[in-house]
Amino acid sequence: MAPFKIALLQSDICFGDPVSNRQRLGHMMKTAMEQQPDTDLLVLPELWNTGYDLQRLDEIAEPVEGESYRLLADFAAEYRVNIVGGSIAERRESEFYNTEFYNTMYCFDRTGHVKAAYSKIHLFGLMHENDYLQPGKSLCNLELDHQLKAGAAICYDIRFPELSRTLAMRGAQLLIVAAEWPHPRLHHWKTLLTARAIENQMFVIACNRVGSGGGNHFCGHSLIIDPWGEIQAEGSELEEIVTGIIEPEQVSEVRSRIPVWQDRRDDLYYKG
Ligand SMILES: NC(=O)CCC(=O)C(=O)O
Repeated sequence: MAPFKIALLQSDICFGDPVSNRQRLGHMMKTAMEQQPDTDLLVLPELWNTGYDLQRLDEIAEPVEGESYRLLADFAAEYRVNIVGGSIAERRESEFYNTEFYNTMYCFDRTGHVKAAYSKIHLFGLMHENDYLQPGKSLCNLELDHQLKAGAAICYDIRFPELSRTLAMRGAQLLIVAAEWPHPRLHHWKTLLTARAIENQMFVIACNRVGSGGGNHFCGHSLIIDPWGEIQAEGSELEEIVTGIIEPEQVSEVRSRIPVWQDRRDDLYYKG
C-alpha cells in the first residue's frame, strides 16, 4: 500500500460567518495543494462554516448539499484530492416537517463524489450542542482510494472508546477526527487521541481549530499519531497546515507485535 500524504487545515473560524469561513478555508485548501501538490487527503476542523454560533443556526446553517458542501466537492474534483470536510452545521427537514440541525461531516473522493456522511452522535452539553442539535444515528466507516480503511469521529466522540473500537473492529486502520476542542482540556485532547491510537493499534489524525469564539479559546495541536502511539506531527496554537505521511503497513506490523485483537475477552465485556 502506498504511503498516504495528509494535510490537516488547522484554521481559525469566524463566529457565525459562513461567507468568511468559506473564503478562509478555500484559501487554506489551495495553499495546502500548492505547497504539496501530491497531497492525498485534506482534513478540516469541526463546524468550520459557522463555529459554535448555535443560537443563530436557523439563519446560518446550510441545507443539505449547500454552499460549503459544494465548495468541498468542487475542490476535491478540481485538485484530485480526498477531502474529509471537517463538519458543517446543516439543516434538514424532518419527516414531520420540522427543521432539525446536525453537525455533519462529509467525505469526498478525488472525483468530488461524496463517499460518506457522518453526523456527530455524542452531543457536547458543555457547549450546548444538545440544546440545538440532533444526534446522528449511525457510525461511519469509509475507504480512501480503495486502499485505506478509515473511521470518522467528531470532537467529543473521542471520549467514547467504544466508538473507535467499533470502527476498528469494522476494519478501520485510521481514525479521522474533526474538532473544536478548547482549553483548558489540551491534556485530555492529546491523551485521549493517543490512547485511541494505542488501544486500537490504528493511525489517528485529528484536525482542531485555533482562535477564540463563543467564550472558548481553542487549542490547535492538531495531531498525526501512528499505531504505536508516537506523535508524527503536531500543530502549534496558531493557524497552520499540519502535514505528515502515513504508511498503512505500520498497522499490521504493530498488530503483529502485541496481539490485543486475539487476546480480547469479548465473552466478559459489557454488552448492555
Ligand atoms: N466540540 C466538542 O465536542 C468539544 C469537546 C470537548 O471540549 C471535550 O472536552 O470533550
